[in-house]
Amino acid sequence: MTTTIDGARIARRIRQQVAAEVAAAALSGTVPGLATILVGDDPASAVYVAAKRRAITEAGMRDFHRHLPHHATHDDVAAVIDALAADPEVSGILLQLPLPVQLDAATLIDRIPVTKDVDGLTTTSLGLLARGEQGLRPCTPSGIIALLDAEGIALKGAHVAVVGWGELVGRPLTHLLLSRGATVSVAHEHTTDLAAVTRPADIVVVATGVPGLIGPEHVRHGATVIDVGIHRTSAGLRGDARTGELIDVAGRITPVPGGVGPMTIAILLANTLYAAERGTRPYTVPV
Ligand SMILES: Nc1nc2c(c(=O)[nH]1)N[C@@H](CN(C=O)c1ccc(C(=O)N[C@@H](CCC(=O)O)C(=O)O)cc1)CN2
Repeated sequence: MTTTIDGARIARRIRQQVAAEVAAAALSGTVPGLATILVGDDPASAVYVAAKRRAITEAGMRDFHRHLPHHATHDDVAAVIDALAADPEVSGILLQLPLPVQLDAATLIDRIPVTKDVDGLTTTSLGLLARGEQGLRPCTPSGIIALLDAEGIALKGAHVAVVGWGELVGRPLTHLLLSRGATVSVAHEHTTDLAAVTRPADIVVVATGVPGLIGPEHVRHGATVIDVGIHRTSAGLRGDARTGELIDVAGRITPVPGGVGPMTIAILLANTLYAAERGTRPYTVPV
């Protein structure tokens, strides 16, 4: 029997917790504010930014949004980031990815002050993560940890195979898992014998952007599969795992949609609250 992990439900609970804390903070005159920056008209990015803005408002936070045209220059985006960085009403800033080809994401992200880096993607935030020091953590990897914690899946001593080495998920997740005492194997779509890496694992996380990469041949009976992929197909949204074929193989699996995706937004709200509190408490992944 395979259990489907209801990420949407866990994300809802975290969002309610954040909203309650925002309401309490508002009594003392602090209202967290999040600024989303969207450059261009990528349809998926527009959907994600709209979802983030809805979540911000529902949590009682202030919504600052900037939309730049697809031909925006480095200086245009840098000027917007600098203005938001200087605005005391703005607790967090995020630059929606991917950016149009003429822009260098890493350079622009590094203009965001580390105290407002609610995506946890600046070089400084990633460096703090790699060193195991306090700091804001990237949303999707933190969301995956929160999901596993909420399901009561122990990480200490567990063998986790991370398939995918991207900046947004695979690399930061590897550090988060190591800091929680997991044994981590990292593979990707070019790994010669992928099954040899994933089959011994208790938990397989797949974040490659390759639709249907992971199937029953890659997963030990009873293992947990966390699917981070999102692909729009004629049959609807699909992930990087062949979910139908994993029924009765995986012990637990996240669905697409309704698994990891909603957790990304829930953690973004938690990170914004943390940023607004200016490090007055240790960063923890909400459960
Ligand atoms: N600056 C960032 N850019 C991007 C990030 C990020 O964390 N920071 N992550 C992804 C996209 N993303 C958030 O930005 C994101 C992806 C998916 C979902 C989500 O809730 N998905 C739903 C399905 C919704 C749909 O696609 O129709 C689900 O899985 O249930 C939220 C956020 C790339 N860019």
